[in-house]
Amino acid sequence: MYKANENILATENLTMDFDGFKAINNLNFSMARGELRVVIGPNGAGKTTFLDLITGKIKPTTGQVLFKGQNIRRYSEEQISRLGIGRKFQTPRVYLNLTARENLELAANLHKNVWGTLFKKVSKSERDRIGVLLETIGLGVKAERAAALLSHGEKQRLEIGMLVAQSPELLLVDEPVAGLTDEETENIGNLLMTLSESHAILVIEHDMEFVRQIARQVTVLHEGTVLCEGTIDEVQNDPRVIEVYLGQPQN
Ligand SMILES: Nc1ncnc2c1ncn2[C@@H]1O[C@H](COP(=O)(O)OP(=O)(O)OP(=O)(O)O)[C@@H](O)[C@H]1O
Repeated sequence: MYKANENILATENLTMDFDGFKAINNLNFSMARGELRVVIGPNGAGKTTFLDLITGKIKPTTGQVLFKGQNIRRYSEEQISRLGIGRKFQTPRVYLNLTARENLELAANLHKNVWGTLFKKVSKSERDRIGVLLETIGLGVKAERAAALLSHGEKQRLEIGMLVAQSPELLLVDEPVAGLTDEETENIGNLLMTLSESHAILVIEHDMEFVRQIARQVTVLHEGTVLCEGTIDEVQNDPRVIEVYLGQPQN
């Protein structure tokens, strides 16, 4: 259980040195449980490396990642995911031949195989839970449609639903609106805000309009360390942020 005021996620003097190049450099970061945090930063700032360190894909050279106060260094990527950290990659990774509902059922039964999911009888409570999730991600009416027939934005929402089906406490979401229409961008923003009522969420994003839609607290990464933190208005008006972004072509 949580101790009072415990952070869901923190890093202490985190450093990732790739052959003498510090992609993450003495990074101290924390977010409270229940928080929706957006991390922005110019190309090469270290955002992906930061997520790779949190999920255990790579191990830090020095420093530590704390999940609910616990140093997770000794855990594998798989174990960290089971501890309650779910990661959504930029491109959707849904099973195209399965329906939206089946994709969620598969995710909810994580670590079992596709056949088991297709032929196993789903209990009423499981089915109800998946039904609520389908509504949350706005795919209630498309539940029985093959994922291949969903739009890019719908696939993104389905994959966010698949993450949630695994009941993580912390969701890591990497550039969820890249390549989406304005309408889908807004849908994803609304979905993340809804999910933030019951999950801590860390979003990496380049799209500043989207950041403005969802962000309460923004962290700016630069050269592997925190350049500044604050509301979107505070960081956008910070001369240091303006300086590092000036002349930098963004994705
Ligand atoms: N395995 C690696 N070996 C050497 N250098 C690496 C490795 N992985 C990342 N880097 C370097 O670390 C820096 C940070 O990369 P990272 O991908 O974390 O940045 P980013 O903020 O996600 O960038 P972008 O916005 O372009 O995706 C870059 O200069 C990158 O070249």
